[in-house]
Amino acid sequence: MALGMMVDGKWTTEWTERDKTGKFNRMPTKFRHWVTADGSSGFKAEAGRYHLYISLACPWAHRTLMMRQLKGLDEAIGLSIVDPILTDKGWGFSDAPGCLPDTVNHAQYLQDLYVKADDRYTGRITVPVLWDKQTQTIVNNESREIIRMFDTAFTAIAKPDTDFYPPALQDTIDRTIDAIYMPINNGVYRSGFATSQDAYEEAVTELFENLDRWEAVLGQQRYLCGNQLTEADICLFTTLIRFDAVYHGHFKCNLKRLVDYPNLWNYLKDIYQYPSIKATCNLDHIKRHYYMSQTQVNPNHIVPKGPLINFDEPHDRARF
Ligand SMILES: N[C@@H](CCC(=O)N[C@@H](CS)C(=O)NCC(=O)O)C(=O)O
Repeated sequence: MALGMMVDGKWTTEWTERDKTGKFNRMPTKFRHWVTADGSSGFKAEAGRYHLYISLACPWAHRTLMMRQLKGLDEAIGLSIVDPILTDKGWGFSDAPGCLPDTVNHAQYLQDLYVKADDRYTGRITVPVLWDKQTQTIVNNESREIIRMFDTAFTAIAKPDTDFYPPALQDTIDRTIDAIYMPINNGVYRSGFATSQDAYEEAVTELFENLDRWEAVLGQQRYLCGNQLTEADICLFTTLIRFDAVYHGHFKCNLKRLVDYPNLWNYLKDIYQYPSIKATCNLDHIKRHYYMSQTQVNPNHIVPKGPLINFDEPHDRARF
């Protein structure tokens, strides 16, 4: 099926994010309100007020689910999980294994929420979405900002001693999230969605140069910003866990596999083995989403059986 978007509140499949040279240019997200501890923004951090809509397949949405688990906010913030396969109306809700229907708005499709929040909405219909039940609107649909809010605004109701944006590391964390975004997090999409050889080669070269760079950093310290897990690691993890199963084959990011990088591979297993993080990973949704929804990349929708990957195998990161 063709990917679609909303124009002035109406669904259309006549669109593209590729420019004349075949490069993929991601559209910026539109809902950018902030939840704050004191409510001065109009959105106060409170238990029971917000609802998170995600896909287990999507690396951006996966970040928000990880942070919700790590902060122990699963009772305070509700959750819906869309069906992994995009329909001709975009993301939809179902009761398939691993999915959670929309118990708040009782929507059939995610686009219903966007139109409810703004009946003249123009943009893509993406996960994650943070919904405010009180004002009946979308607070924010940008993963990087949603994880920051979960991490810093909900402290009064979150699990104690969970700070993934500690004051001493804030600049480093922000710089690291910026540094990995274009070449790695978005780089796999820039490779896979390129429609010219030049655009693909530029993206894939930059991607592997940057993986090489972080491989070296992770030879010196346990995590990206030092020896403690931060928001930056959450941002990288959700791309790495999809790498060998999807990006290597489906998106042609195949100069190396992730398992060929000793530090990145052990780092990935280290983070995966946090029990609250393992519970957020669903390779079945991940593989079926990419291979079965992105018809332009994989027209016959065949989902490969491999590769065989064991994220539970021991890691060597405790040496730091
Ligand atoms: N910048 C956004 C990107 C979100 C995004 O692109 N989500 C994808 C899934 S991986 C999506 O919902 N795509 C559906 C579409 O574009 O129709 C974020 O980080 O939250």
